[in-house]
Amino acid sequence: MPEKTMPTGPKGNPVLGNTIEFGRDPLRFITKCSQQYGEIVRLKFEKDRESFLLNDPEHIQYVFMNKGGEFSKGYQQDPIMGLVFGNGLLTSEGSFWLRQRRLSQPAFHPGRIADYADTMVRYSERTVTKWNDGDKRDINDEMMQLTMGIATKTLFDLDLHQGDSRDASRALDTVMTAFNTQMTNVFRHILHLIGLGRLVPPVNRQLKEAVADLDNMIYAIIEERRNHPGDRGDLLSMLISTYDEDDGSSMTDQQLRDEVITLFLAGHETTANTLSWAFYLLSQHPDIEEKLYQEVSRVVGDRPATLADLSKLSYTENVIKETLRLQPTVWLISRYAEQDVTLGGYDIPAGSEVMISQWAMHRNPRYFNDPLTFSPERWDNSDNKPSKYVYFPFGGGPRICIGERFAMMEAMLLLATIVREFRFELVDQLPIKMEPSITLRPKHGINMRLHKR
Ligand code: HEM
Repeated sequence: MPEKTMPTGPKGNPVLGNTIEFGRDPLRFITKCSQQYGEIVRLKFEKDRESFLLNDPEHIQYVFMNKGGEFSKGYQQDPIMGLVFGNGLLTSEGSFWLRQRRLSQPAFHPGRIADYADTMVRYSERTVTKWNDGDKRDINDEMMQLTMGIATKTLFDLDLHQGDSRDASRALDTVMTAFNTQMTNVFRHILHLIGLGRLVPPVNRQLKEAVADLDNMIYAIIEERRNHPGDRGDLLSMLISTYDEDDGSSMTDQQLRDEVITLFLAGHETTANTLSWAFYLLSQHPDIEEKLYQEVSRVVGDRPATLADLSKLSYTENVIKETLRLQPTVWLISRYAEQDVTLGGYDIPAGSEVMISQWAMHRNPRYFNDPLTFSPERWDNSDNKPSKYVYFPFGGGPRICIGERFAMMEAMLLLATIVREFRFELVDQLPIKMEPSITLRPKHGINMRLHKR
């Protein structure tokens, strides 16, 4: 048997490891590591834990497929993730996750999500009618509000513009903000690094209160649905009505709550950021924007876009795919080795963190020609498609995003509806500062001048 070795990586500080460099500019650091070191890069972020960045598609496939169950997502021990997401699809593991995935799958059946196309188009038309020629708007903020409205409608059949729904949206917004603030707390990471992770401040009061408010609201909706059963055409109706084929059981209130919050939080910010980056990239490439506009005008014309248009909007799809390549909303995925694993002849000890970065892989010159150029045309040639483990904006293997189809449909319909009416010009031609938090988002929004077509 070949002798096992440890991969190499940047040396870092004797006490703080690679945390300072990573913390200063994670995207640059990850890119540098993936280009300067081998297929597996050894990193140090926590006192008692090894971290490894994977750059080889075969290793990425191995981890994503997780056939031997050697890797977990590691969220189970995280009090913040536990409080917010409970044991929902994003955070659960093993047989519990598998059952929840099977029960949730019908809600994402292509036939079912097709019904949401109309809501997506109606809501984006409503947004566009509020805009005027010459307005200056933060396009990220606009997209967050739009996708939040769509998520609330498609999940709970609630319209954000009406009475109680405003409270629901405010509660969701508060949870999201408090959650993001706590997850990005640098202090928390440093305590972990110097081996004092047990002192990490427990979930803060603001987040606890926000989650409690949201829970009350969601449980009230669930109770109302249980008292008046029937299909309201939303995701919640599907989740309530599906039964496990093996034992006939269905989801408890707690499981429904966990799944609904998970779908809301996993689904709306990701799509909003994808669209924001698309509008930013288009504003920097007027020729591509024009080509997109021409396609949408030809296929959709003056009527509202429909589900049937999607198969003809190939350039629109390519713009979204290329946006997700260059500005992947989920830029980093982590897994934890539950046991000793050998990858590419290297020893990955039990407990190690394994990192897989869309940002690094999607920009790797070994796999993409001219990788830093925004070129939707690169997706024209279907013979030349990158492997699933080189380009993976929605992850891979059994834990691939359950909302991929929903998200692509939403992104394409919103893009088509908006681009037909408005063109965007970046107000300050400064590079947009990125914030690689859980999602890759613009740190200070993206201010755009709106030009009516
Ligand atoms: C452009 C938009 C989106 C992107 C880039 C995205 C990306 C991802 C990625 C990379 C994962 C895998 C995470 C991992 O392996 O650790 C994931 C999982 C997930 N996503 Fe998405 N997502 C998007 C939209 C959505 C939408 C619209 C929904 C729901 C309506 C959704 C719900 C979920 C859920 C529930 C999971 C966990 C699946 C499981 O583990 O079984 N996502 N997403």
